[in-house]
Amino acid sequence: MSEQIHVSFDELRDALRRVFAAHGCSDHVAGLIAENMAIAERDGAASHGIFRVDGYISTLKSGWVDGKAEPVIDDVAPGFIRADARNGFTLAATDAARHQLIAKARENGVAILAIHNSQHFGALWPDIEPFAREGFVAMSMVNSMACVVPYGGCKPVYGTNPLAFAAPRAGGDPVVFDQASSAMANGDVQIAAREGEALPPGAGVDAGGNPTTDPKAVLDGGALLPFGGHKGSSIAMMVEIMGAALTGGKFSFEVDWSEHPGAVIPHTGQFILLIDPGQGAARPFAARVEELIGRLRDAGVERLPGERRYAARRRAAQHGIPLDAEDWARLRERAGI
Ligand SMILES: NC(=O)C1=CN([C@@H]2O[C@H](COP(=O)(O)OP(=O)(O)OC[C@H]3O[C@@H](n4cnc5c(N)ncnc54)[C@H](OP(=O)(O)O)[C@@H]3O)[C@@H](O)[C@H]2O)C=CC1
Ligand SMILES: O=C(O)C1=NCCCC1
Repeated sequence: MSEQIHVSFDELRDALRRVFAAHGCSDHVAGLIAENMAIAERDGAASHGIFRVDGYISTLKSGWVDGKAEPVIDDVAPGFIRADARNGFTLAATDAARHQLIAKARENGVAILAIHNSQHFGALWPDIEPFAREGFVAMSMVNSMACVVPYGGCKPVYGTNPLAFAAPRAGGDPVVFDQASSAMANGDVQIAAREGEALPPGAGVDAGGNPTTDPKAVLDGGALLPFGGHKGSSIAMMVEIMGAALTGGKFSFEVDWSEHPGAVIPHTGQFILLIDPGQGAARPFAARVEELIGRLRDAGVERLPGERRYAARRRAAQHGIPLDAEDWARLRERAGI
């Protein structure tokens, strides 16, 4: 590790945008990926921050994903929008459908965006936190590539399949959680391998199916396990069903990069649900959420999910985003700055 430096959010986002635009993305798509990645880095989610740049570049170079694809949005039912990302990034589809999704949720009380033929390589909370800021309860699910052994099974079927949830509250930033359904995100396993750190016991198995704490053994023919045994496994199954079966996307076990060496971004689907609590909740929703939070505080809870990220965001606004100086220099070079 070299020295640490601090950069502003705008500087980081701009450098990332240039990198993706230089590697086959349209300016619009480059901006969307840059925004998601800069948010992850700023909010302290290293597994989906600038560490992912190489994976985006090698995937774009491999021809697996179309960085210039323009999604097709179909209004298929009063509460249902279907998006074909046309082998591009889900971020472009979410962006294109955003206003329609909000309008439908306001009109009907609920609305779903089902994206297929799409790729998501980032964190999910940046996709849904903005909806909670507009008063909606929002959920999202994305499946990925088979690297998680289902509970009771002996070979990988599920992806690390994250589930994100966001709800407005009366007295502060929205409540947000965003978590893989595996014991760890694959990105964190890669970071542990790079840093020479062991995984916590129970996170993964080696190629022979034996428990291991060696991240390289998990990545090299081994697999991750669901968090919490059969309970995490059921959530991973739900994410497969919502992310792939409902959207028309591929299941994680159907992702096949063999004809595109260098590709590492899963081509699957994404599900987004919006609920307008103003339409149905019997009592003022955000105030009820606040009551719950008050009770949690009384019970001794100091850290709610999402609060670490908000704290990192505040620190970054004051001091800049902490980055390894060599990583920043490499990024600037790639960006041609
Ligand atoms: N695109 C894809 O296919 C995939 C993306 N991912 C992304 O990876 C990211 C990281 O996932 P993961 O490693 O599972 O997330 P973490 O385990 O780091 O965190 C999961 C959630 O738990 C909260 N949390 C963690 N520790 C505590 C605590 N002690 N008390 C209260 N709340 C806590 C976090 O809040 P806080 O953030 O504030 O710490 C967060 O909301 C996610 O953003 C996810 O979307 C993961 C898998 C696949
Ligand atoms: O960290 C993970 O797990 C993943 N992130 C992006 C998509 C593939 C899985």
